[in-house]
Amino acid sequence: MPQTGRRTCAVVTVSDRVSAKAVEDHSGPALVRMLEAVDWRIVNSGQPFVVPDEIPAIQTLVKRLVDEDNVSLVVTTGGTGFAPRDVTPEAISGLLDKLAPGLTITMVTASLEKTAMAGLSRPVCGIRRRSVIITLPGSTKGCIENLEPLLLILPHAIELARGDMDAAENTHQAMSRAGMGPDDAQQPAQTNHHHQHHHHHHHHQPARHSGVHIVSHSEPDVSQGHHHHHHHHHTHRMSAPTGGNDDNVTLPVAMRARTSPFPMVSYDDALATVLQHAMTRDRVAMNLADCLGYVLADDARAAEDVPSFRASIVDGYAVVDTDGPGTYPVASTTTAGSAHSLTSTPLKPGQIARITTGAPLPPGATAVVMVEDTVLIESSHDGLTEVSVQITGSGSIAAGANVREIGSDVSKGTTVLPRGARLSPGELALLASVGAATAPVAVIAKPSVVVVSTGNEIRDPAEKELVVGHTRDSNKYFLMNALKEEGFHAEAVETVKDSAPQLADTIRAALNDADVLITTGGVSMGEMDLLKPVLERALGATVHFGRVNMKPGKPTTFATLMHNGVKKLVFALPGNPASVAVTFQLFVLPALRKMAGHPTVLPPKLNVELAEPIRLDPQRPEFHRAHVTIAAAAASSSASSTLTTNRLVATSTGSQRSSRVLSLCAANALLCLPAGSGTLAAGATVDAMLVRGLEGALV
Ligand SMILES: Nc1nc2c(c(=O)[nH]1)N[C@H]1C(S)=C(S)[C@@H](COP(=O)(O)OP(=O)(O)OC[C@H]3O[C@@H](n4cnc5c(N)ncnc54)[C@H](O)[C@@H]3O)O[C@H]1N2
Ligand code: MOO
Ligand SMILES: [Mg+2]
Repeated sequence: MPQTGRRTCAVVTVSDRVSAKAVEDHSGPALVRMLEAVDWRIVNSGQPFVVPDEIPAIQTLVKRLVDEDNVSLVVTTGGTGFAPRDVTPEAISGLLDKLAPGLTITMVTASLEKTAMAGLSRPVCGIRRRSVIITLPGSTKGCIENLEPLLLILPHAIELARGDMDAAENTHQAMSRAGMGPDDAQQPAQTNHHHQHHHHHHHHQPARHSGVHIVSHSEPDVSQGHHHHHHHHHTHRMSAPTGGNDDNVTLPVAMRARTSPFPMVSYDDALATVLQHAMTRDRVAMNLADCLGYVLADDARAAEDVPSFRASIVDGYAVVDTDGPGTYPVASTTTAGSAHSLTSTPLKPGQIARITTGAPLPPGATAVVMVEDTVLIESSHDGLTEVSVQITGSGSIAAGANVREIGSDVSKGTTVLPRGARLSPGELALLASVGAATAPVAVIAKPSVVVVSTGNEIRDPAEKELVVGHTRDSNKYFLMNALKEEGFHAEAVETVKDSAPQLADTIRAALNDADVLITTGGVSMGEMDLLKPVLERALGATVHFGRVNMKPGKPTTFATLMHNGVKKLVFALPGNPASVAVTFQLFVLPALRKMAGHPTVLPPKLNVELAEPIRLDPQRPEFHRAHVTIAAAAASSSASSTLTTNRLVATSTGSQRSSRVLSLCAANALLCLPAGSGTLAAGATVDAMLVRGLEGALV
């Protein structure tokens, strides 16, 4: 099913060679990224269509896209030049109901500023039915340069073309408010280009730049090597009053960007970026007692044999196996831990020695008989001790019976755990048992974490009474406790106000003591959302992504910066409590685990059955908080089967609104739901990421 409706766009690559798979398509994907960055939905699952330089092929495809799929914008790349095979403008002209020479002139004018070659392009723009069609040149650089100046006006153009007058009016007003209305569209002064001031940032996604360039006609193009260009424009030091913020990192509110300049990246891409920057930490020597949750930096070998002496496995009598059943005098007694002198008396044939579980066998003993397999024959006069005992023969008295030989559990020198093993209680017990606690153990250091809540409205949860507009800080509770539960050391610092200098100071101070900083709040589009500009401009951080196509957690921001010569990671999570929980689990935890050297960093993914129908989010893939239980097995068809058939059943935690903290309760899984218009039926199978342990069904 093609996506239809407002702001849907088809990208069409017109090229014989791409079509013949002789060369790879670069311009089509570049256009897709650019358009997606400014919130166009690209049909065909984000893939450009590819057609050869043939009028019928081009026309058939574009007609279908417009007439049947009702796509609001069609952008072609290629075939606009002077070569004999270049026929895109001819193909498109034949389809247009109305020409849009204004779009063509805008494109060519902008392009001519870059290169006189722009004069050799023959673009055509226009309207067919209710769709806008634009033809761009085939070179990646050329098509980006041509589309860029149109990005701002295209949404309005399609609203007008569709006759959506309400939307058109709103857009028009919004553009005017921002100083970008048709009346002042020629004035480049109102820019937000210093969003992009850090040209040394290495992630030059063309899309992101284009997002900024929308309102920045004065700046040179992305593709013109701006590694070397530093444009300290007048607007950077703009003295106009801001939206109440005593800082110089943002524009006055009326001039803010009305579209996020950050491209929307997929969850997978965002996670890959995070993991790429999360480096495994150095080794440290730690006392074994403090090693819970750490990962071994070296193979662990047994420093000694376990047991280090021949030990009894049962309570009973050490015997010489060749003696066989019969009545024997009890010659000595050894209990676990008794003095060596007592246990070192050799046992002679014809004698037995009383012994307890874990006690060393006397020399000469070859087996131990359980007390249950013996009968008391004679006791001392006072009746307190055993004098002779009969070995009945009801239990084994073969050589080695009930004896743990030296090194039979673990022999000295064996590798008991490989480097990279994570130290849970079982592993710690093992290391303790083989003598590893006698000296510090080399483990991978865990990253240290600082948690900061931001927001003028955020109050300590213990505050008696809130005034209107204040909100109790639940994010800090979530993060601090989740970190603790996962075994990471974290400090929380005082909540920071929405003030750029205060944010910058707090972040700097926090990074003195931490490898990883987690902030919550202030990453979306409001005038008090200052984290991104503070990170980029006040702190010189590189923001690797600022928007993720996920629900919740859309404005999740991830940055790195060098601080005191050390690379630090900053997770600026959205303020909404559910967004914090989900993005913590999906981005922060994997990063922390990777830094700490964990063998696996991602939550396990399982198939689960829905207990009830769940409506999909039409816009974004959703990570739906759910409670997954191991359901009672369906009645087994074969009576002889003793296997349990596991069924994992997921129940939604209810309304998934990002502010709703209740949606976190009892959630042990995140259902991975695709964006879509439908409802998943009860019983449908979906992927779920397990973020906490499973439980059985309630009884
Ligand atoms: N015009 C747009 N507005 C919003 C967008 C958008 O794309 N365009 N995105 C929305 C989404 S999605 C989210 S998520 C939020 C993210 O907001 P911020 O990260 O900017 O966070 P704040 O504005 O500071 O706070 C949002 C919300 O969360 C409450 N909050 C903040 N900190 C805490 C805390 N420590 N404990 C409990 N609750 C907290 C805060 O009071 C707000 O209610 O933006 C949407 N807006
Ligand atoms: O992405 Mo926001 O986290 O939906 O509420
Ligand atoms: Mg906000």
